[in-house]
Order: sequence, then C-alpha cells, then structure tokens
Amino acid sequence: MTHTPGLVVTGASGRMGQMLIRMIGENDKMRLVGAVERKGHPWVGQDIGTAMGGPALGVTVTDEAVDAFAKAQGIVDFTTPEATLEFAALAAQARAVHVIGTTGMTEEQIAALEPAARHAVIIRSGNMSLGVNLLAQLTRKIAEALDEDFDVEIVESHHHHKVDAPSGTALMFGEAAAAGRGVQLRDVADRGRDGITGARQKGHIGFSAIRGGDIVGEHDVMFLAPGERVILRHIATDRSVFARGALKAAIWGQGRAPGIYSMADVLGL
Ligand SMILES: NC(=O)C1=CN([C@@H]2O[C@H](COP(=O)(O)OP(=O)(O)OC[C@H]3O[C@@H](n4cnc5c(N)ncnc54)[C@H](O)[C@@H]3O)[C@@H](O)[C@H]2O)C=CC1
Ligand SMILES: O=C(O)C1=N[C@H](C(=O)O)C[C@H](O)C1
Repeated sequence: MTHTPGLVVTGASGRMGQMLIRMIGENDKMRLVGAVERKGHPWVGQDIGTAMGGPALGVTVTDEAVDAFAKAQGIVDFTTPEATLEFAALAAQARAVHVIGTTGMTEEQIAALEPAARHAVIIRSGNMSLGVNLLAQLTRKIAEALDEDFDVEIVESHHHHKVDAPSGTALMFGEAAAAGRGVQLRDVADRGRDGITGARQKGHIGFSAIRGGDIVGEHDVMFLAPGERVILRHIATDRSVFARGALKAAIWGQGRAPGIYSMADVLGL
C-alpha cells in the first residue's frame, strides 16, 4: 500500500491543469488519482496522458468530481470561481486538502468558502510562486515605511486568454500595500480609469492591466513620489513556478487543522 497523497487535478486540460499533471508525474512524493473537466469537454472519457499527447497515465478524465474526490487526499484547482465554489463543498465532504489557485473570485465568493473550511483544509492564493509571495511581504514593509506622498500603482500584464482583471496577484499586492498603510483595499482601490477621472486621490492604490500574446504573468508595484520612485518587479516566464507552489501546498496541508490558509503560511513567510 502506498502512503503518498493522491491528488486530483481539476481543469485538467487547462494551461495550469496540464502543467500540474506533468509535474505530479515527475514527483515521487505524490500520485495523480483523478483528472476532472467540465461537462461536455471533449477530453472527458479519455486517458489524461493520451489526451495531452503523451503516454497513457491510467487516469480517465471525468466530469463527476464527487467520485474523483472520494479517492483523493488533495484537490489542486485552477478553474473558474463558480467551479471552485462547487469543488470546495465536495473537497470538504471528502476531507481532502483543497488548493485553490483560481482567481477572479468576488468577496462574496471568497466568504462562501468558509463553511467548507470548517471541515477541511483550504489553501488559497492569487499567486503560488515563491517570488511573488516574498515580494508581497516586501510590499507591505515598504508601504509601512513610506507615507502617502508615495502613490502606489500596480501594473500587471498577462496573455490574451486571461478573463479576470486586476489579476489575483495584483490584488494580493494591493492588499499587502493597504495592510502596510493600515487601510482596507476596498476603500482605496482605483480600478479601470477612463475618461475625465479627475486628479489622482492621495492614498489611493491604482491598478492597470495589459493583455496580450503569451505573457505568463508580470507585475510591477510602484511607489511614486515627487523626485523618486521605488519599483518592485516580478516576472514569471514559466507556469511551473505556480504549479510547484500549488503541489507544495497540497503536501503541506496534509494532517493540518481545518481552516483557510495562504501561501505565506505554506512558505513560512
Ligand atoms: N494562483 C496562481 O498561482 C495562478 C492562478 N491562475 C488562475 O487559474 C485559473 C485557470 O487558469 P488557466 O489554467 O490559465 O486557465 P484555462 O482556461 O487554461 O483552464 C481552466 C480549465 O478549467 C476548466 N473548467 C472550467 N469549469 C470547470 C468545471 N466546472 N469543472 C472542471 N473543469 C472546469 C476549463 O475547461 C479549463 O480547462 C485562472 O483563474 C487563473 O487566473 C493561473 C496561474 C497561476
Ligand atoms: O491567469 C493567469 O495566467 C495567471 N493568473 C494569476 C493571477 O491572476 O495573478 C497568477 C499568474 O499571474 C498567472
């Protein structure tokens, strides 16, 4: 009998789903026990390995998450907000660790994860990479140190398929800057300026989004004052940095008390 945690990947055919499946296959500390896709997806019923164009992996893509989750100790989920909410309830029933990478969730959708977190471990982050999580800590410290003469602007760039803006990472940086200043992001966020917007308000945190080509994910956190600028930059060139963090989280969560955790918890930051 094997004691390595069995993982289910949801959104298995997606950009992150396929990266996760490849990386689980290369890791002897975990096993792939399920691959879930949305109803009607052409991969449902096929072996996930062959659907991805490689050798068979012995795991058939299913649209029945409840059956797949019953065999799993961890669910790694990069899908959509609606699917993620559904999976949170099912993962809690199965007492499986639910790693959530999905972005674009509203405040209400995030709050709706709480009942599931009473029964199981949820680890959620808008960005699973070590570099971004380190930079979020730095953002908070810099925001604590600099006063409101420094305007905070966050600029993010992503591939042309991305459907949500600002990115989950940009919002993480915004939350970190707001926490450093002792304010709530929702009270100071400037999202989507257009037209005669009026002059910039002191203390606000601005967001801008670029979409194009195959950009994996790039973020600048800018502190802009008369006479000087401090700019923090993170550039992801490969999705493996997100997948590595998500898989680390799935292992870290095993045996933890139920609750909602972040990547800062996983990484001990
Ligand atoms: N937190 C992080 O570090 C990262 C988060 N993301 C986020 O992850 C999400 C997915 O990103 P990508 O893989 O680029 O998108 P994608 O569009 O390539 O993949 C999403 C997959 O989810 C599937 N899906 C949708 N509804 C489903 C359902 N009800 N059941 C099962 N599968 C379902 C889709 O068919 C698709 O294959 C996005 O929200 C993105 O912003 C992406 C990269 C890193
Ligand atoms: O959709 C993506 O691709 C990414 N999404 C995450 C986000 O919204 O910040 C993380 C990463 O930037 C890639």
